[in-house]
Amino acid sequence: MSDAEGKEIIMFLDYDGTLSLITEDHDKAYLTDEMREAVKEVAIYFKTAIISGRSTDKVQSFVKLTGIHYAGSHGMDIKGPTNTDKTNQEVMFQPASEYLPMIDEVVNILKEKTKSIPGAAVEHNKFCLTVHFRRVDEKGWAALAELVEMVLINYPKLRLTQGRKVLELRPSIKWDKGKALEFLLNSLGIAESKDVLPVYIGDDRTDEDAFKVLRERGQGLGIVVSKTSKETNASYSLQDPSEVQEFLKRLVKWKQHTLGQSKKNQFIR
Ligand SMILES: O=P(O)(O)OC[C@H]1O[C@H](O[C@H]2O[C@H](CO)[C@@H](O)[C@H](O)[C@H]2O)[C@H](O)[C@@H](O)[C@@H]1O
Repeated sequence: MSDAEGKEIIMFLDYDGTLSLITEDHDKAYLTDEMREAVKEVAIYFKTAIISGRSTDKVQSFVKLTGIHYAGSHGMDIKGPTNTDKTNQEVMFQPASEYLPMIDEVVNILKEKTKSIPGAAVEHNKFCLTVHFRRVDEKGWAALAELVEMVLINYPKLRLTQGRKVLELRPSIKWDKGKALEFLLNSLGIAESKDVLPVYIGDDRTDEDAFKVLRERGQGLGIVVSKTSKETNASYSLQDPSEVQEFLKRLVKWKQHTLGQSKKNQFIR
């Protein structure tokens, strides 16, 4: 916490594997009430953004909190906070909107082609898409990857990345979670401030882009969520979402304590 003394903390949180547990069925990766409460409390004291590979709508439907930024599609769909009606959420940046028809098309093609592979699933994440193989027999993984690569040949404007038991296709624009983090710091008007401490918590390869940005800026804390040690640009680690929850709760307590202290100091002066 000493890094944070006198600084404004800005929280960036990944969703899957960070706030929610990894589940077999990607449509059932719900947020627990306890985690929702922890994020809600954090957002009272710190500006907070959730940056996810999922579509903004989907992650919002899981998190169900207003007053925070959401950046879905790996940061390609950034929406500002709202205090009341979530349908009013302001679109802040969508750098890949021209790709929407292409993503729709590829989702349909892949849904059709993967029908023959038991357990495979295609998730439409608005400006990108995910092919899931968590429920595919390991013997079928290579065939699925080959199929995705074959489809990709006809779409040179898309690129293939990998996540936790997923293959993802996304626009080959220079945009990622790191760029989204920088965009948000800029739009909050604090990108140049030395009195700001961005904290990014994430578990997946795509979160490394954000950790790298923090490392290069020499400002902020990257926290990787992992049970095993791995090569990362993050500086700290937490084991799993339950430790993330505990960290968020402690952060709030620390903030409440420092606010209490500064009130006391006012009286002493
Ligand atoms: O950036 P994130 O919020 O971490 O999103 C990355 C991907 O997360 C989801 O997939 C992962 O979680 C699923 C549910 O636990 C799991 O079944 C899957 O194997 C994981 O890779 C999401 O479904 C993807 O669309 C996201 O891109």
